[in-house]
Amino acid sequence: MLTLEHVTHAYDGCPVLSDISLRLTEHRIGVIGANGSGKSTLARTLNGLIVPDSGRVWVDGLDTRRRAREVRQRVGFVFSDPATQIIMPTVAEDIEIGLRDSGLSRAEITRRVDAVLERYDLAGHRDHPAHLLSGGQKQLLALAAVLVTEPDILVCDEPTTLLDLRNVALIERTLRELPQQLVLFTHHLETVMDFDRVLVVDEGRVVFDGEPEPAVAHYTELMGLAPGTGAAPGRTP
Ligand SMILES: Nc1ncnc2c1ncn2[C@@H]1O[C@H](COP(=O)(O)OP(=O)(O)OP(=O)(O)O)[C@@H](O)[C@H]1O
Repeated sequence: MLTLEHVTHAYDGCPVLSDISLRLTEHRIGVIGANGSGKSTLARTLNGLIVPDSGRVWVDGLDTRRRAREVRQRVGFVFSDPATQIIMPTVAEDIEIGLRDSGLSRAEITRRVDAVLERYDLAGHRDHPAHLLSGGQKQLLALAAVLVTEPDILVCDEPTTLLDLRNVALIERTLRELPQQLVLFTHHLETVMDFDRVLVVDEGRVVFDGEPEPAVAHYTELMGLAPGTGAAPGRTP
């Protein structure tokens, strides 16, 4: 469970998150909001990548300010820019690195790596240099490298921005089937329509928190768009 208490954060004196308090218990939670509204900053507080200037974030009772290592083992984080996340020379090595300190046997590590390579259509790229993958393949690799560690909670910050339609469907289906708690930050409003809870962020505050349909309507109105015209901002018709 994720709990935020009066989370406030600023960059160079510019407020980005203002007094956010939340108790996130639902299985699938979506977070939507305008560019620059503070979503990525909020996402990063959830696994301790950003420690807020004031307030606290708790992950299953662990304070991200004090227990960063344990928090990161529990909360998997997928960045919108996969280049941020890919650190090893080859595709298989990049997936394997997350299991390095897992205590698993070599055989089990190989089994898990092979399984995710297969699942994410990357088996044919096993020994390829990771930096030479296409943008979309990198995004798949970034998700695979996190899921192979089997985190308790997954936080995804726009994980489908570079993907073609088939791979958007693959990622969305994968996220939908995950047994663990998912917090998805996205501009794809249709993706969150069957989520359990949707938060709308605006100017560093949670301005709506509830069912997907009214949340999307609230956001659409906030953007100054008529209902029904904001279903997929950012996508080419
Ligand atoms: N490291 C940083 N240093 C200074 N300012 C930052 C930093 N990161 C983000 N900001 C600023 O904080 C504000 C919120 O950024 P953030 O990335 O959290 O928004 P966002 O809602 O995720 O935006 P988008 O939808 O465009 O990805 C923006 O004005 C941004 O310029």
